[in-house]
Amino acid sequence: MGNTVYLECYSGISGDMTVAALLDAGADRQALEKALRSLPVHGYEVEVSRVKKAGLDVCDFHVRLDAEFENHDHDMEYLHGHSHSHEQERVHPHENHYHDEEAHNHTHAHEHHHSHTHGGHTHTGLKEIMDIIGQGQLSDRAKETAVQIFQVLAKAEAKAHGVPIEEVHFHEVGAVDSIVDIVAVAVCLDNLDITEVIVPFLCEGTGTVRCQHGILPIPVPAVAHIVEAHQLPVRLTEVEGELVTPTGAAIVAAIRTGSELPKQFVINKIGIGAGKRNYERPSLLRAMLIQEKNTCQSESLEESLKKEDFIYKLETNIDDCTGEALGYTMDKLMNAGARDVHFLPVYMKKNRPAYELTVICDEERMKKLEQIIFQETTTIGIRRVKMERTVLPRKNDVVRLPDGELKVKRCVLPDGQERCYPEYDSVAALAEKSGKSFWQIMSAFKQTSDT
Ligand SMILES: O=C([S-])c1cc(C(=O)S)c[n+]([C@@H]2O[C@H](COP(=O)(O)O)[C@@H](O)[C@H]2O)c1
Ligand code: NI
Repeated sequence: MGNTVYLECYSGISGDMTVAALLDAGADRQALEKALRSLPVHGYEVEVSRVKKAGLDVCDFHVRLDAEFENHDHDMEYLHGHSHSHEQERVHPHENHYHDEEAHNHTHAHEHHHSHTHGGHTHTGLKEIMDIIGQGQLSDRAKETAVQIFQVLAKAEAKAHGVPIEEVHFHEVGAVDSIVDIVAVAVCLDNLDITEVIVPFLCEGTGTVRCQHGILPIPVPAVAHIVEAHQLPVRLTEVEGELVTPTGAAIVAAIRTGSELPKQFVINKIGIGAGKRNYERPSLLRAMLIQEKNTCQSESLEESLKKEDFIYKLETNIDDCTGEALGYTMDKLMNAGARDVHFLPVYMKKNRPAYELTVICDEERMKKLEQIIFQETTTIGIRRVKMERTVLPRKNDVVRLPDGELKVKRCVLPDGQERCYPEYDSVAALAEKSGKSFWQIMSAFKQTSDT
């Protein structure tokens, strides 16, 4: 199981804010730069620096476009027709940047999106962007994330402009900086081994913003469509300006796995990313790497056993979902803390061969697991039953074997006898480490328990 990140979007979210927050939370910069250099995209340099925002020391990720591709993305006068105070100070200008050496002697493979300033460019469609991502030296997981983010954007654009998805040509997001931002987010998430992303809600501003289409209401149409399609919870604030960009909303829609924080958790690392636009609420995105700390750990054994007396069973019958999607769902449910997941082949109404999905879980995780089932399968309803159960008192222990330590569970039977069960993962790890077979480790364990 990987790591969990909590994205705190009190000041909205954008592509560059997300990259900066993840870098600040420990994503490997060298790995990111290497991945970006492998993309067939030129005409930019990346700067990572520390800046002061609202007096805080935070990370800034800046995609500096060559003059011919520069856009107005951070130009407050252009965006909102008035200037805001410049509360962001660069602490180390030009610190930590790399420049793509090929930038000035190549044929541009990408397009410019501001035809009104530099007309005559062809457009970048989803297909071209998929090719660019495909050619990069990124892990499959990072590629998949980047593709998903772009797909979310493309769907929203298609809807906003009333064209088929294949005909969408990206304007602002088609630009180099957006490709870099989105791929960078995917690479950083992969590098931090993030498998759970908690985003309780997005804060959005109010008013209008100027972009390629002209003056648009906030949330801009692409953001509104993403929020609608993915049912992202939004809080509209009084802040004048665009806090959530289409790229930011698409990132959240593509990577969010839940909206609820665990009841109790520890924070392992904090990263804060700076936005470039200056609004009255400082544009900061905080990413926290968190780890659930089970409340049981501070309770007595007896209390925790009492709590275990109830368990929930979620069930749903699915007759229109692919095996691939169901397999993926099972992984996601297990990673999100399901106690167990299984599928049963069933024949249901209208003579349909189908699957019954069953998930066993505790109350705390039930909502999150239901969300995953709705998100990843085609079902439109889930049955739920709270069940009583009897559990044996048990405790975790370690047994020393000639090849190393083996984790075991010791259970007490109703007649007081004790039974000791080796943990499968620990047996497998020891077999792997020692080069012995699974059965040799099991028999070594048996010998210690027999003596
Ligand atoms: O490029 C896209 S998808 C786009 C769509 C829209 C619509 O609402 S339609 C608006 N914009 C504006 O462009 C800038 C930059 O957005 P990024 O997501 O590329 O950072 C922003 O002000 C959007 O409102 C872009
Ligand atoms: Ni648009």
